Amino acid sequence: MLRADDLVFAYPGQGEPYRFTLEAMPGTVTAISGASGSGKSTLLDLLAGFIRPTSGSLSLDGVGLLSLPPETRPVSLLLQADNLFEHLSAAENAALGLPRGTPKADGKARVATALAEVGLSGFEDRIASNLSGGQKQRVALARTLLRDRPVLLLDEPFSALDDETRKTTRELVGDLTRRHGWHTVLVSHHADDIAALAEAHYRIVDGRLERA
Ligand SMILES: Nc1ncnc2c1ncn2[C@@H]1O[C@H](COP(=O)(O)OP(=O)(O)OP(=O)(O)O)[C@@H](O)[C@H]1O
Repeated sequence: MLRADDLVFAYPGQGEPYRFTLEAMPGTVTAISGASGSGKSTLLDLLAGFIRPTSGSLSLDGVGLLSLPPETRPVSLLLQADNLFEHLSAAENAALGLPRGTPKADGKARVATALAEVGLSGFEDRIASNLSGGQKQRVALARTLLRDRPVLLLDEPFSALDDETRKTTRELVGDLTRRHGWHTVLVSHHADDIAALAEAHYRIVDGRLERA
């Protein structure tokens, strides 16, 4: 279980700090909603380690995470857009998720398997700038698969997609989460995404997470 216990954080000059308490179970999607400016991205930044709380604890299966810098946290982050290097191919972007020192042939096979798992077999050599928005998100998910970290943070990942692509992409996120036992934390404004995907739902109200 991913567990945040009273993570306290305030930006300079902010009055009342944020105080975040949350549990996210493996193999499930936990949704976070809240008004614009309520602190959703701030919560993800705390979980990812881009900002540090002044007190509280954060653990995965009982192991503390707060001392870990973002690059060694067991966390992947997927944003609304701009997740890929536009001048690199789908395979090269996905391969960024491979551990350093992976032998070339092994890496190529693993990238092909990951792209197949997200429905992009045959797209290996396509330059990212020539992929659709949905295909880009799939490549980013393939990279996440290869990185193989148990916590996936999603910040409005479907917002730039048309209705049909949005539906298939969110189904893919649900499938991957279940299949790989990820603790997926989804920030979304969209009630239909939350209803379709999330087993648990918190809303940020007055700087606190409330069960919705
Ligand atoms: N680096 C910063 N320094 C000071 N204040 C900040 C900083 N980043 C965000 N804020 C403020 O903190 C509050 C929460 O911001 P945050 O981006 O977490 O909200 P959000 O819920 O993700 O908003 P949105 O839905 O509009 O993306 C906002 O009032 C914002 O202006």
